[in-house]
This record gives sequence, C-alpha cells and structure tokens, in this order.
Amino acid sequence: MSLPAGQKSADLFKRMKGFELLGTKEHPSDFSLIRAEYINTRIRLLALLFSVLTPLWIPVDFLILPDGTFLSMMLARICLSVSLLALWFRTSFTHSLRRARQRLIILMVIPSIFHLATQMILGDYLKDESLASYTFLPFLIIAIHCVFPLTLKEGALLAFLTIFALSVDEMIHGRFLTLQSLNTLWLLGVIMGIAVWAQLSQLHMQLKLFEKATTDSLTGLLNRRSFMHQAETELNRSERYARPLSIALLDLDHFKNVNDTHGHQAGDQVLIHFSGLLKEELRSTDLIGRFGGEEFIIVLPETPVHEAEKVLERILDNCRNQAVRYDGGVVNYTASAGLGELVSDIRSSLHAVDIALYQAKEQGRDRLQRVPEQNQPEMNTYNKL
Ligand SMILES: Nc1nc2c(ncn2[C@@H]2O[C@H](COP(=O)(O)OP(=O)(O)OP(=O)(O)O)[C@@H](O)[C@H]2O)c(=O)[nH]1
Repeated sequence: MSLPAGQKSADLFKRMKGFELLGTKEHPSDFSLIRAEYINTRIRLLALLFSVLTPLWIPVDFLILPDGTFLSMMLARICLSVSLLALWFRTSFTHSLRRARQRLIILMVIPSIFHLATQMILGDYLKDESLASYTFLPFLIIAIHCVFPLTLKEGALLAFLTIFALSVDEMIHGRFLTLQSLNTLWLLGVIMGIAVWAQLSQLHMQLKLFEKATTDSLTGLLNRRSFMHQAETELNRSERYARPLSIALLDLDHFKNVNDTHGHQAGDQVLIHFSGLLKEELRSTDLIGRFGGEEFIIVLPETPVHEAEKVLERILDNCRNQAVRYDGGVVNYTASAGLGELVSDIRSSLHAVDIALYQAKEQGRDRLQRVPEQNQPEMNTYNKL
C-alpha cells in the first residue's frame, strides 16, 4: 500500500491521472495514514450516534407492536445499540488503513444483521402500511456510505458486501430476484451509485488538499514542513536499523542576477529545471524539498556521505553544463551545496550543512563543501559501528 518515502514529492501527483481514485497504490503513505484516521473518526461518530438513536424508538415500538413482537424488537434494538457502543468503544484512534477498513465493514454488517432480525421478527406485520418505515433501514445504511472518502475498489467492495448482507433476508424467504426484490435492489443500487460518487469526490478533494499542503506549487517538490516531517521519519528508520543517511543543502548561485537579467519568469524556469535535475539524479527513495526561494534540500537514505558526494558532484556538473532556454534566450546557472551526515538531531545536522554551504559560497560558489568531521553533530549508531 505505501510508497517509498521519497516518492511523496508532487511529482507523484502529476503521475496520478485519476488512478488515485481507483485504488490506494498511488497514494502517498502519509496520506493513507491521514485517511485511515479520518475514516476511523467517522466510524466512531456514526456508531455512537446510532447506538443512542436506536433505543429511542423503543416507546414507538411499544405503542404500535403487539406485546410478543415488541419484546423481541426491544431485545434486537438493545443488541444493536450495545454492539454499536462496543464498536465505538473499541474503535480507538488508528493509523492503519487496514484496521479502518475492517471497522467500516463491521459498521455496515451490524445494522444489516439488525435489519435481518427485524424482518424476521415482524414477518407478516410488515404488510401493514403503517409499519412501512421498518423496511427503510437498508436505504439508511447505504446512505451512510456517502460520508467516507473511499477509492472505487473500496467503495465497490463495501457496496457489494452491504447489498449482499441486506439481501440475505430475501434469499431466506425465497424472494430473491423476484420482481419486487429486483425493484428494491435497483433502488438500492442507484443510491449506492450516488454514494460511491460522493466517496470518490471526497477522496479527490482530500488528495488535492494534501497535495497543496505538502508540496511546493512551482517545482512540485516537498515543501519545508512536509520535508522536515518525512526527514524525521527517515532519521528514525536509519537509527533503528543503523543505516547511513546523508543530508545536503543546495543553493543556486547569484540567483538574484538571473532574475534581474532575464526576468522573474525565466528565474522560475531555472528553478523548475533544477528541480528536474534533482528528480532525475536522485533515487525514488530519496527526499527532495524546496526549502526556500532558491534553496533546496535533499536526504539520501542508505547512502554514506562519500557516496552522496558523487551524486551531488554529478548534479552540480549537470547544472553547469545544461543551459535553460527561455523566450529565445539562454540562461546558464550554477549551484553550491553543503553535504553532511544526518544524525540524531535534524536541526543540528541542518545547521552543519548550512555552514558548509556558506563556506562553498565563500570559496567562490559552483562547488560542494562537506561538513568537516569536527563540525559533524554527534555520530549516529551507524557510524559508531
Ligand atoms: N524567479 C524566482 N525568484 C525567486 C523565487 N524565490 C526567491 N527568488 C529570488 O531569489 C533571489 C535570491 O537572492 P539572494 O538570496 O541574494 O541570493 P543569490 O543572488 O542567489 O546569491 P548567492 O546565494 O549568494 O549566490 C532573490 O532575488 C529572490 O527574489 C521564486 O520562486 N522565483
């Protein structure tokens, strides 16, 4: 389900082309965690709401149902209410999409069983028009599907399971696929279609918001906040498995001159070009972020500094040799970089590569400066080995 950490740049969103609505394969793993939590919150709310509303109908049952039937209905309502309350109680906060999906199925199955029970309890009484409302529950269950942001696959599977559960009663009584049951199925199907549409619209909206919140609109790279969050995750992973992790800060040289000479839009093209170079040269598992105006940051998991150095030299070399064509003109540019190891504290590692970058600029720009051993913040587990 989840993608490699570095593949969460906005580049990803450009590749999507609608497939993100089909299944979760194209979803950034961070997005899936947020969606799981969102779905879970709604399950909790609905479970609590219906566990309270269901027993409130008991006085109405008392007034309109014969004694024996009333008692069975009351028992069914109490069972439904208690089951939903248990679901609410057990549905604690989750970051697992799989768990959220399981809970969603349970949320649909519990009232479907209640519906089956009520149809059996009420039996022939249901022919009485005044009890028509007791047959409406399937429509309510399906309408509830609208509140979840689901992919087409998830929505279709949930729809199938729900309609199947709701049809068990018809099957038991041999009414399945009769004209009357087909009529009901058709209506349920139409409402389900609308529900799936609502689910997809919600998912689409959430993906767009996630994209806007996590990426830089010009270059499509991770924005600073999102980058820091993912770098933290990478750092934890590297510490846990004692793996090397490199970090580099890159800055375009005399970028103000580019803007002043060729115009701001040409400057934008240079930024886009440089982002393209980074994406080309780095692995899909690397993190790339735009840190500020013409400043970029990268984290290279599983890469010791001497390996990262080769990659960065290649990037700076490409920069030097590839001109950007804009509006009939040609813009040449170079970049400088500070490189070091990402160790236990991101801020101090960042500070160290920032100083190295400053030194690269001081020494004439268009070059790479490694963080000297003595300036490197406290070693991580990998280096202690
Ligand atoms: N076109 C464009 N320019 C930007 C953007 N963000 C920041 N800038 C410009 O980047 C320039 C950065 O200038 P400085 O901080 O002086 O740095 P510099 O000219 O690159 O000089 P050195 O870093 O010392 O080599 C400023 O002129 C900003 O206006 C952007 O999104 N698009």
